[in-house]
Amino acid sequence: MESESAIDGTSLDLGPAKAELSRRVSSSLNFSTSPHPPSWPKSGDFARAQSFVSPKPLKPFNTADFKILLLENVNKTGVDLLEGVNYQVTSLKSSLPEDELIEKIRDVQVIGIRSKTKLTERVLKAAKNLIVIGCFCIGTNQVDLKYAAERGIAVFNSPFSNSRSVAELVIGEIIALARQLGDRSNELHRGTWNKVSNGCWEIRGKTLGIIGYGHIGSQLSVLAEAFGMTVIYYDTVNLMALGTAKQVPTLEELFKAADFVTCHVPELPETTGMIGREELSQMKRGSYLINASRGHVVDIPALINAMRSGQIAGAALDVYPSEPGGNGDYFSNDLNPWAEDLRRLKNIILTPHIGGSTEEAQSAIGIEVAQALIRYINDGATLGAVNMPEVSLRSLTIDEPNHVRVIYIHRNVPGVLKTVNEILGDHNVDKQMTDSRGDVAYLMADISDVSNTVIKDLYQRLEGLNSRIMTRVLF
Ligand SMILES: NC(=O)C1=CN([C@@H]2O[C@H](COP(=O)(O)OP(=O)(O)OC[C@H]3O[C@@H](n4cnc5c(N)ncnc54)[C@H](O)[C@@H]3O)[C@@H](O)[C@H]2O)C=CC1
Ligand SMILES: O=C(O)C(=O)COP(=O)(O)O
Repeated sequence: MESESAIDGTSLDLGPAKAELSRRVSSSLNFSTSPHPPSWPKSGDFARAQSFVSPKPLKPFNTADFKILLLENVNKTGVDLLEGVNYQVTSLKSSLPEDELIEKIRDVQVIGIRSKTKLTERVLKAAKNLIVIGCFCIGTNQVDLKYAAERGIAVFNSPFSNSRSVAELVIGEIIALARQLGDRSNELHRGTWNKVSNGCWEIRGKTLGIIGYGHIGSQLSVLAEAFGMTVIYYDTVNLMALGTAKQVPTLEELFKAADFVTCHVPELPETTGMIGREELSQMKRGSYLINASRGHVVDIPALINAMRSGQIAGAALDVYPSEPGGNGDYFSNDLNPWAEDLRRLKNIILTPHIGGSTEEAQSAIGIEVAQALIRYINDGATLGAVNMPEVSLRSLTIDEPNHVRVIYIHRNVPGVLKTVNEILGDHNVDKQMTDSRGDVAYLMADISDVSNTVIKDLYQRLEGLNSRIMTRVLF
């Protein structure tokens, strides 16, 4: 698999091959007061780091040459952290149409997205300089993770920073549906007083069925029990129940018992169309359905029919098979052919994918993903990557001035380590770590007492190997 190395911005002549020689800006920092592990930089530290000048005679790649494109209104916390390292950051409020995305992604080493931007193989093929993707959200289904890994492009996300926000939204929706709040509020907005108790319920004593008992589902379970609900859940994995919740062995069993069914599964081939006509018919008559996971999980035309027939008494949808690119765009039949029918139903809450959209969640996600990107760019650490083996060495310190960090991402085939170590073996390898995940392996080694010529030689010899996906040399 051919892949291009990332950056060329150094004073070294590396010939036609592109090298990335990156100054490790965090190396002079003291993290002793940080709540994070030592290699996790804190907000604010990076500005100080800029004053660190390598004592080596090499003129390293400057972080200011590093281009980052952020889409979909990534939170200011993340933008500030990345700008604080002096990267060139462009931040846009919405996603981009695919052709425009392809134009823009050609030029950048890093892209940051949320749930809307699809980084397909076609898009990533154009991303000749890309080394890392930051998903400033939980879901990573919008990225072709396998293809990215084959190209040596690491992908990071924020696995739980918005889980609480989604769980709280769902609690609000359960009560709003049980009391038909949306309809009453709309009626009075139009001037109609409609005081009714018919078909309106307390949620105390009702049963909540959670499909997918991960970060969000389990958090929701705790909140729901605090409201006096009985909680049952279905998950493909056998998971510890929180509180007095009970795992049920089949979806049918969950549908039979639940007054409210809520979906918290990732988008996978198995979860696509998971709630369709058959499943809706297995639910209790007059029960409620909530989907804040991914748009393809629920078959919406089947839901429309089930609501028209009274089988389902109310629904809340936060996600849709096709979602508009930005705020102000119209949610029309052009986007989803049933949009008008959906909007005409009673007791249905339609929200524009806001499950994770709180100040708390977005601020935390901005910091978490920006820090992961900085660690990867500057130190090569893949901890938390969703498509690469997790490899990390402690940051090089100022006491190790003539070291380089070699990162060799390669195809996971027999004999590579022997060959690489023959190349590195001519030098003093201070520390080394390697791991593989599927077809891709990631090797990191710190080498001491290196000169300009040695760096160039190491780089060129590694680049010449058949197994190579990407070579980076950080110093
Ligand atoms: N509406 C919004 O703004 C947000 C939506 N999400 C969506 O919610 C999803 C779930 O998020 P988390 O709870 O953080 O994920 P998670 O990975 O912690 O939990 C997902 C759970 O679903 C289970 N699962 C997978 N396939 C299943 C299947 N076929 N049947 C039953 N269970 C299955 C897994 O075993 C896991 O326990 C995310 O993948 C994302 O798509 C996440 C955050 C915000
Ligand atoms: O975190 C997720 O997976 C979400 O669905 C939230 O997406 P968003 O960041 O709001 O585009």
